[in-house]
Amino acid sequence: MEDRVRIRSEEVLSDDWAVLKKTVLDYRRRDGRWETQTRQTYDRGDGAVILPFDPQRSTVLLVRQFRFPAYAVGYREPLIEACAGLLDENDPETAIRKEAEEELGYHLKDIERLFAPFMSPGSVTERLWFFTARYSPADRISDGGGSPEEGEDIEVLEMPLDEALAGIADGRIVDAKTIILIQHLKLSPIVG
Ligand SMILES: Nc1nc2c(ncn2[C@@H]2O[C@H](COP(=O)(O)OP(=O)(O)O[C@H]3O[C@H](CO)[C@@H](O)[C@H](O)[C@@H]3O)[C@@H](O)[C@H]2O)c(=O)[nH]1
Ligand SMILES: [Mg+2]
Repeated sequence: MEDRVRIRSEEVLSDDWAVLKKTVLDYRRRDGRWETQTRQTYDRGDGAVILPFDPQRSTVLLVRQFRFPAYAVGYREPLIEACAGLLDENDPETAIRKEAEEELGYHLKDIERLFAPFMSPGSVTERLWFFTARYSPADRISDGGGSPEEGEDIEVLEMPLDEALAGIADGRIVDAKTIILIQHLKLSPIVG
């Protein structure tokens, strides 16, 4: 693609929690014609997400938390999500182990890396690293809940995988990363 893209200018519109840039570029279309495009990119780094599964009891661990961007567009419930976090300079596996300890209160041993999709590639630069893990009640090390100093107020939920699947169908689970992981576990079960 590099011979089809020429950056003309780049402007930082906001450099705060994330970096929002406006880029003007020339793009050579498949028919050979060059055109000029303006595109904004929202960059707050990459993230990682995990859905732990207990094959003995067929349960998953999820979190429930207030998400202001969802509230801002009218969604009035806290979101049920898989445990996730930004990488913050760590490699994805280190980051997700840390996040599972902080948010879920579980020390996870058998972690499996799955895939790393772009979640909203038209505007957000983030790739999200997906993991599953096998867990058991013995892996619990604390109540979890996240870091109150960072404004986190996270409830830990344990539910049967089939109840999570039903939650997708009836609209209780509306977070994309969570839906992908629940469906993945159903398609590729972790066996005891
Ligand atoms: N000051 C400030 N804090 C923020 C802002 N936005 C989020 N935070 C706080 O920053 C912390 C980030 O927590 P993480 O656990 O690292 O990330 P996350 O918000 O769970 O993000 C995960 O889920 C996202 C949504 O699905 C993913 O997009 C992301 O990659 C990651 O996996 C949270 O305490 C959150 O409240 C902001 O604009 N300003
Ligand atoms: Mg998080």
